[in-house]
Amino acid sequence: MIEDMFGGAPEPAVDWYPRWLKPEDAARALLNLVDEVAWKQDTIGTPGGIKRLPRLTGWQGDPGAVYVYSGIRNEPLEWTPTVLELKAAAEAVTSAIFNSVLLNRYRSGDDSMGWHADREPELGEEPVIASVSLGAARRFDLRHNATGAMRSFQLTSGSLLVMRGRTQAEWRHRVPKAPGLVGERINLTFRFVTPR
Ligand SMILES: O=C(O)CCC(=O)C(=O)O
Ligand SMILES: [Fe+2]
Repeated sequence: MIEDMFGGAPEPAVDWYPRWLKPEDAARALLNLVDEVAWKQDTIGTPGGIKRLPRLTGWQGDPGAVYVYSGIRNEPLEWTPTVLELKAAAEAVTSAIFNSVLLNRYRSGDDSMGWHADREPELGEEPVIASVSLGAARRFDLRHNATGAMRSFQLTSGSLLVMRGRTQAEWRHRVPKAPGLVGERINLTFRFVTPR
């Protein structure tokens, strides 16, 4: 196998903080976000017609932090209080600065996100993306493009997964469906996008 010539299996450049928030703080943040975020049902054009995304989304950020995601032009809404608190905490631990966040609300195990990398040009070459999880735990898979190697994390409530370096360039990630799961989950991915 190719990676053996370079000394072992590939590993994604991630930092993993499974107990980043106290459980009660994570539970409170989830309830606040359900109310304070302007959740939208986005659609995406596919060869088979227009489809609803299997999750609700929200987008907040500084003015000018416009972001095109899966062909959707996202104008950021104003930051809301709970999101700003989490942003400050994520900036403190990563030593990065974020000017926007994509929020994903998985209403149950039927909601999901397919394989993708966050590689839009406005994110730059080696983006730092801080992913905060609240509520029902969901599996997060990373798959190495060149070798197919898989790494999985159980994204529990209050956890923080920081993706950095070549993670977006060399890996894809997804949140697969979780059959039978009734609990709701909210995920926030803090990013820095080049303002325009
Ligand atoms: O919900 C998650 O954990 C992943 C979210 C994600 O990949 C994204 O927002 O780009
Ligand atoms: Fe992503």
